[in-house]
Amino acid sequence: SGPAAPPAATPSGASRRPGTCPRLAAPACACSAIPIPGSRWTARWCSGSQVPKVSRVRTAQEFHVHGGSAVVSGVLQALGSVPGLRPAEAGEFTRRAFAHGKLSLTEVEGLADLIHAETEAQRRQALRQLDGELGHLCHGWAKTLTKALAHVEAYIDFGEDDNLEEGVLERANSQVRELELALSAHLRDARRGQRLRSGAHIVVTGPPNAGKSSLVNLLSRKPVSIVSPEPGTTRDVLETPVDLAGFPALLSDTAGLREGAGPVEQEGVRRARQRLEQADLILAVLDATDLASPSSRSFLDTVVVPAGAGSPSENSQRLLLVLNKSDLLPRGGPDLSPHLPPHLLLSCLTGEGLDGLLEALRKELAEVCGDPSTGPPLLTRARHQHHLQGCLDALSHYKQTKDLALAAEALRLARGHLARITGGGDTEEILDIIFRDFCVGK
Ligand SMILES: Nc1nc2c(ncn2[C@@H]2O[C@H](COP(=O)(O)OP(=O)(O)OP(=O)(O)O)[C@@H](O)[C@H]2O)c(=O)[nH]1
Ligand SMILES: [Mg+2]
Repeated sequence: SGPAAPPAATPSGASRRPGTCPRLAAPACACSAIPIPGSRWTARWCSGSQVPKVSRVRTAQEFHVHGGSAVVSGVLQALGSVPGLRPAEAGEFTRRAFAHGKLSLTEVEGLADLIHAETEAQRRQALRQLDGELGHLCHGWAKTLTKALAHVEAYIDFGEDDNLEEGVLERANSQVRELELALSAHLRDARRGQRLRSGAHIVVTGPPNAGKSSLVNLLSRKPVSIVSPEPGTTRDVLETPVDLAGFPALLSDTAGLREGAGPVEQEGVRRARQRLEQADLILAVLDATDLASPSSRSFLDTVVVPAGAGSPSENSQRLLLVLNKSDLLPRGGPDLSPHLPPHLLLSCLTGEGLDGLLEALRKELAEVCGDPSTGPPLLTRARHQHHLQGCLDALSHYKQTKDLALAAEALRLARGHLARITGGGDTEEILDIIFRDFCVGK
């Protein structure tokens, strides 16, 4: 058979030229060798084996090959035959960068989040973390603690000899107080960064037949739920991940809230109520043409009004009220607004009002998840929250104890928690600070 075309593993700029077949036994062999530019590598192909051979490995190289799986596995097979060469393990390079102090743990997490980011807001948050913003913040806090600890230790060592400048302990106390305030403020925001990472929980609720499933399908742009004119169509909780104006969200369609239905529907209603309690944002849907019905009135009184639609208080859940089926309202009919909490008009059928709803959702989600492009970096994982809380607990021990040795130990503990966020920790630096920051023995 005539000469076979070599598999296409062509580093950019490389030109193919005939080479010598390492398997000369194959008579019809048409071999090719490619000198890899900028290196002493040569990739060779032999039509006898159809496996590229890579020889004289010297430096790190990047291969650009055609995407066919046979070609890729051929190249990998050839690389695998080079002594000492092995495939990298998952995350190995990042792990090495961390081990060599090139990346902190929070930066590593940022890189992982960037790889998995599915929405614009997630990408922006991950990039900020990868840039080291959260790490720098933690380092700043740890530095403050190190100073406070140095002050306390200096007082323990030199205070009684009256060798130390005045007010050392007071300075440590005020540093701790300021730090406590900063940490508490961050902890209050803790859930936002996590929501942005994993998606805010939006629960679509309302009386039967209001158009909840139609809205879920409209927002997710796919037929997630069955839509039918029969009230009580949706029984179970149906979840779908969506990208809403750049924010990640998990949208849950639920059973229509009503009493007296059969046991299966009752279970659906129970699940719907349970899901409502976990919602970061409630999307309450009512049929605009059916506002006077008992189910609509009861829904307004039990779900919408307690949540304080449009003006959520500190402890209430965020809620957006949507009046659906606006296309069925008579033109020039009575204005519904005075009798209802703040709401948006929508028609899932025609799409009218959808832009307004998306804008309202964007604003709500920016509140729920935090805006990743402004403000201080957010805590993105439960791990960060746990260590920050641990740090705060240790600081509260510091304030309570009268024993200076125990106070110093509490500060060490607090600093250890902060260090664990970024994956580091150093105790030796305190000594440097004692002698650099103080005029000991005047
Ligand atoms: N005219 C009009 N009909 C709508 C609109 N939205 C939904 N519908 C219709 O209303 C009926 C109920 O819609 P669904 O989306 O199934 O309502 P649901 O709230 O999920 O109902 P359950 O699951 O039974 O609680 C269907 O026949 C829809 O086609 C709308 O904006 N305008
Ligand atoms: Mg439904």
